[in-house]
Amino acid sequence: MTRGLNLIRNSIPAFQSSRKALTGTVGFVPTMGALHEGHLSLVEQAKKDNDHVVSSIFVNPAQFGPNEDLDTYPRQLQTDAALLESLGVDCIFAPAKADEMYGPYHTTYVDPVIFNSSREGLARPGFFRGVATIVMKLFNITQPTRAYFGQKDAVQCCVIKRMVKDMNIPVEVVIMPTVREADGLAMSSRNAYLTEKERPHASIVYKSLQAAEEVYSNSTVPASKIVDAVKSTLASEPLITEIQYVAVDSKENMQPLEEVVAGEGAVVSLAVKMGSVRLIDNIVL
Ligand SMILES: Nc1ncnc2c1ncn2[C@@H]1O[C@H](COP(=O)(O)OP(=O)(O)OP(=O)(O)O)[C@@H](O)[C@H]1O
Ligand SMILES: CC(C)(CO)[C@@H](O)C(=O)[O-]
Ligand code: BAL
Repeated sequence: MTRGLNLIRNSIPAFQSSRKALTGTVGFVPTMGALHEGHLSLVEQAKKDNDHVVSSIFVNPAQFGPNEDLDTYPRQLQTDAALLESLGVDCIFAPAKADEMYGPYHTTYVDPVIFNSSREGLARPGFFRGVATIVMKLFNITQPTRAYFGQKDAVQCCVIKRMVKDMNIPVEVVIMPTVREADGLAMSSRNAYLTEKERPHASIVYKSLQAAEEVYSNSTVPASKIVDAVKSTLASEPLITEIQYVAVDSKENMQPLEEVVAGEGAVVSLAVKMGSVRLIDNIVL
């Protein structure tokens, strides 16, 4: 049998039956698959912190907008399962069909309202409602002690932490730093969409965030000065075809800041398009 396939559970009851057999602490790493070193860093940390690790692979339709890449999102379940097995994951929940998670009468959604009106929320209407709903469902199915998320999706991290608090979910949320390619590009399953010509130019995204770091240099500065520095760096790269947003937000709740106070820092986040490929990234000042 191909490595890892024996770990896959395609239905909720099949997963729950394997989950019941795990005693002690359980770390959970939710993903949409097409795994890279960013995902693996979450699994490795979960392995260190817990007696067992479970992961999910599910391309969640509820978080994709009508004109987004749900149909073309990279899917490579066998390769992913082999990778997760090599890292010592105990069990993988990979619903075979969307129906497994959203039956015909599914009507209950979790909507983290304050996050809908800025940044990723504005750029992707319905995105955080889709994310919060699926993560709530996955928490209920996997019953983890700890759950692991990447800082690359900065607002998502805040949404999950807020939901856990607001809904009194008994799980510890662990946020791991963004893993980058050698030239600084944040690892992402969607980087595979970049053409050979575009790929080297995508390093401008991280360079623009480093420009933000230079402007801040631990001094009090208006957020607008940081935004200008990031935008002008991005504008120097002709293959960047659209700047969707550059935002300076509070580290605590990802709400907008007028100025960054020395010693307090902020999160600078952005979304751009390089041709048809949408890239997001952020830096914690
Ligand atoms: N470069 C990275 N470093 C650390 N964690 C990451 C990185 N990329 C993704 N993650 C985290 O892995 C988890 C699963 O993410 P997901 O499967 O959406 O991968 P992805 O590469 O972010 O995909 P995409 O960028 O196409 O949305 C999320 O918690 C995400 O923040
Ligand atoms: C958390 C998540 C797996 C929910 O579908 C997804 O948003 C992701 O991969 O970041
Ligand atoms: N990593 C966030 C999932 C998404 O872009 O849909």
